[in-house]
Amino acid sequence: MVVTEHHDVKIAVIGGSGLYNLEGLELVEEVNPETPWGFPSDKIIISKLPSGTKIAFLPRHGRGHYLTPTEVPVRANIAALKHLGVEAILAFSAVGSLREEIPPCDFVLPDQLIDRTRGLREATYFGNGVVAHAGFADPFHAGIAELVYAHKDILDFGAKLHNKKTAVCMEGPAFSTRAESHMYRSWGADIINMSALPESKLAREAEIAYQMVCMSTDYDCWRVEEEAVTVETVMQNMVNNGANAKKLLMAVLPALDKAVRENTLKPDLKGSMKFSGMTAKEKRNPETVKKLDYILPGYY
Ligand SMILES: CSC[C@H]1O[C@H](OP(=O)(O)O)[C@H](O)[C@@H]1O
Ligand SMILES: Nc1ncnc2[nH]cnc12
Repeated sequence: MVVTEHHDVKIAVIGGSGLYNLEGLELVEEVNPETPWGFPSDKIIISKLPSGTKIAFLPRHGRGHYLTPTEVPVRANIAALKHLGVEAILAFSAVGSLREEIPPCDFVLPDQLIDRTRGLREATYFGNGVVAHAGFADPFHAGIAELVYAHKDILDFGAKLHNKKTAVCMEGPAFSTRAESHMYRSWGADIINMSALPESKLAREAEIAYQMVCMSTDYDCWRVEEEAVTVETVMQNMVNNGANAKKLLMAVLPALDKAVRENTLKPDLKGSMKFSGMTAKEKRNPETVKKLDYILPGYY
């Protein structure tokens, strides 16, 4: 069963590079559950905002940043959050900009995604005797994006919030070549990171409303007048970005929590995976059904 009574936490924040904690909040509990897909990246901190809204926070790469994008146990991360009762995720990510009009420190809400990972990541909960196909035409959640975009004027340091952009997710950990960076621009991509996949896809399979909030840290390497991206540049810009991320969160989370609790967040993904299954009942592998029960109880 999904445990909602004890924690009563409906919203999670996933922190990316440079965002490992949300200080200054009232601690409710720390949890580190073992899921059927192993342990999450780190302890999940459940805390309370001044408004009373409870949130679960999980740093994607672990506190101390010891997991590469390829190594992040994404299935365990999403499963652990779902099992806590989480219905909506705001996932932060440091990204490179592929567009002149998105300078470092601007924020971006992507609505589309191009997959350039290389098949090294566990990217689905299905297989092993239970087949299902989630709809993924719109990989991010339009309702959450709208709620966040309503706070576009709240960012400090002159940062702008851009909406409805296209992200490309590469494998890494090395950054792109200049030829690749130009190619992504020619494909229409606006920003690049290494973590939008499979996180967004697994959230969809778990019926969690998921939106990435991307924070531009560099111009990748396509721009001739700019030095190619380095970790140093990324982390320098994450100082301002981290402060803006926290400001944005404090403004958005109470409204998001209300929308989730009042069931007004659209599209509503609940129940979508019930009818995405293909496998005949008598052919389903009972062990896989049991694992899936952790995130989608009673579905298969
Ligand atoms: C430190 S630069 C590359 C690294 O930063 C981003 O991480 P995250 O998405 O977790 O903020 C990017 O995806 C890469 O993993
Ligand atoms: N240029 C870049 N490429 C991939 N991931 C990034 N994260 C931050 N900057 C990036």
